[in-house]
Amino acid sequence: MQELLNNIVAELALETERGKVADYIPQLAHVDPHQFAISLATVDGQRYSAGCATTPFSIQSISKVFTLTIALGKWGDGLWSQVGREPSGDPFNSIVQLEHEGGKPRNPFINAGAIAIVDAIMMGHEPKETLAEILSFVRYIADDNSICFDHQVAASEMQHKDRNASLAHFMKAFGRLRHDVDKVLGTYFHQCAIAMSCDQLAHAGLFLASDGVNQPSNLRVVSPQRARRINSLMMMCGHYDASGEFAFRVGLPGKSGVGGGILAIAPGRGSLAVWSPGLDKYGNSLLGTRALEMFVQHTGWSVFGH
Ligand SMILES: NC(=O)CC[C@H](N)C(=O)O
Repeated sequence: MQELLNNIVAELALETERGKVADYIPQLAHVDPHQFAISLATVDGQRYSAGCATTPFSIQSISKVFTLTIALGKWGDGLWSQVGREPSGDPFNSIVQLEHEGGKPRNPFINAGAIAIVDAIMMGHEPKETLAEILSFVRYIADDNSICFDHQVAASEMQHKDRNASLAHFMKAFGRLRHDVDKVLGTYFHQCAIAMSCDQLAHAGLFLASDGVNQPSNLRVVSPQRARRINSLMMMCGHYDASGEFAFRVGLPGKSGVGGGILAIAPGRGSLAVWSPGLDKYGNSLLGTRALEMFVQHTGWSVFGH
């Protein structure tokens, strides 16, 4: 396994076409696109990594997996009256479906859905309290108390919030948000600005690979049914309008972020994190996807078989 990860890193290091770093969040535009990392945490306790796997990066939309997990813990199936669970087929920041569908976002992983999820988690609390809850959950599943928010990234996104603010105000106009729009947005931007390394992220995703049980602590995070359902949402919606392409090429539940990270779950086997900051035109990591495709080709770990 270690050799495979080393080979992937070595092969992709030669790649000159590395995609384009997200620049609509100016703080992310400064990131060096030549960095690359891959980590694997297996359900039987093995850890493998290659490249700069301990370098923290902005997890961005990967955080939506963690907030969805928290929101399901609070609302159970009641969450599905607030956000849908169908692929959108539209870009992550699209507004078009919201008007047709009464302000109810298609799924928890597009921006509108994630904003509705954070509103559902707040339950009358202030952003500070909600953020403390999100961070402590992430630290718990990663078993690492050093994980923090990157406040500069959050501030940078706040300064360029127009698109997300439009989504939030539009939902508010439909009576879909309970809290003040700026408070919801501030919480959402900080959640996206959590900084984690591939090693930490692979560890954090492990409960989804092992029927909801955190490893190696053996503590249950969610029920097996909930882990399976979160995985299904990652498969269908985790890469926005390129979710079909990701399923076709990689065949694992996965969630990308515009920081260039991808968390991919091989149920019963392990949790994979990759990071390469350059993005494709859908906002998903170009070489990160390639790395996962190579990994699956060699291991046969796709949920669809060899
Ligand atoms: N796809 C992403 O990672 C988008 C997250 C980013 N924070 C945004 O709201 O635009």
